Amino acid sequence: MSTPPGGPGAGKVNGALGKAFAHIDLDGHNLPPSPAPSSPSNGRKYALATALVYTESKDQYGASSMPIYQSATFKQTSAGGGSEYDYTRSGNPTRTHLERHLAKIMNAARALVVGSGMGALDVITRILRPGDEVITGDDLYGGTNRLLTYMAANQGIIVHHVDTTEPQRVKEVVSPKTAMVLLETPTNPLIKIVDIPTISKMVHEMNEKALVVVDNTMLSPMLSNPLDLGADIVYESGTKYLSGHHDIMAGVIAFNDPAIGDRMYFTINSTGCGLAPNDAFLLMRGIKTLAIRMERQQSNAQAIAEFLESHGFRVRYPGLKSHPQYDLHWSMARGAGAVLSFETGDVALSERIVEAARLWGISVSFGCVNSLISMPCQMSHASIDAKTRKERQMPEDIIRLCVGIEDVDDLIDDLSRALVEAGAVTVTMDGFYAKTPAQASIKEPGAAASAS
Ligand SMILES: Cc1ncc(COP(=O)(O)O)c(C=O)c1O
Ligand SMILES: N[C@@H](CCSC[C@H](N)C(=O)O)C(=O)O
Repeated sequence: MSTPPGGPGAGKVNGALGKAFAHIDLDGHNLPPSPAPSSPSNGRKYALATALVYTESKDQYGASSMPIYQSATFKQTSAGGGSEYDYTRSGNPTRTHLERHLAKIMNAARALVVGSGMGALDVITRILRPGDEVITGDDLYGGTNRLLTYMAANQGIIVHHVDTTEPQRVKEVVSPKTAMVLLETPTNPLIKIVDIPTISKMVHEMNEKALVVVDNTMLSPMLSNPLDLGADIVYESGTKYLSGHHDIMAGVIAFNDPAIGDRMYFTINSTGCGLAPNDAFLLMRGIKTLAIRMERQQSNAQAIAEFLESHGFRVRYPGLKSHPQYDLHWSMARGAGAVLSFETGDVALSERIVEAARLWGISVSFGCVNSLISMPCQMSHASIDAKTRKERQMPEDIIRLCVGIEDVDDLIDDLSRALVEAGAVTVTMDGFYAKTPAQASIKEPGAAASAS
């Protein structure tokens, strides 16, 4: 198996540690005492992979894993209260433990956790008032698009969808009414890259009250920290990489401004959407293995992207040098992630490939230990109507691969077999190639095209 790195640190999430935030100050965490002379006590901070594992422990018995406080209520010391917690909707020790850990690894003053990624966006957008304007992208996760469309129809919020890969398009719609700029990068599913530092600086200069919000679900804190790039609020679906096993739903919000935090905590307490203690425990457990999972998922994704590209498919993945925004992505991120998409040129052909796969499960979602295959237009993004998908140039035949931690040769073998069985490739003595330009969007008509 050969898996050449696709960019600085690809498949080596700890290899790109020169960048800000890759090392973390773990003061107050239960790290082993008396570090050796070459250890971070010399002024170097701990690597993120280390920070993920060590969590603040306040357990009275020194439990190495924070217990699940499966209790709705907490007894008070007096009639007027007096205890740190009273009711789990308002706060719970297991949830607080997770929030503090997340704030640390996301380089934020504070983090909050709720019941899903969409729940996180709902909490954030409740900051808005009727008449406020939101600027966002034209390639967005379907659920995000659905919530914004609902707000525009029912809550008096004006939503501008523009091509956020061009900061100029954002600039054209910023006004004194702009309250929020909501960015996703890489976008799901077209894997377009959005320049967070340039847009954040520009928006803040034009309207100092506008909040730049970034959905970091596609990268996780392992690969990017949008707060360090100029964003005011970062959120992500903890259902994905953070938990990593598709056994819980969760949403994470991180920020530095305490006033904004108080407003969002008010919503969480008022509406009761805080993450349940058992799910907080599972999310914490998942976070500890994020580095090693991401390392394997990325190196698998890189190999699969290169495999598909070398056989004539048009592949969208920021680990490939052919990605038109490769340099921009690597200026902001420490890895390419493990989601890629490719086109076949034919919806029925794509359906046959998806249905022929055996190891790859047909499922929405990503960031999990097992690999998934899907057709976004019919699945994760089906809530965006066909007309809008067409206007936003979302190819109906696009196949999304969400790569897990399995053996990469098993994944490539299964994908190869599915491509052959579906009739997507021409098999020759030398190997196989995407069939024709009509059926596969061949990037450079070269050996692959002539061989077909
Ligand atoms: C980019 C992105 N943001 C947000 C979400 C919402 O997360 P959740 O499913 O946890 O609500 C998803 C997927 O669902 C997503 O893909
Ligand atoms: N039926 C769900 C679809 C969830 S998509 C999950 C994930 N974000 C992905 O991109 O795969 C819905 O309507 O929200």
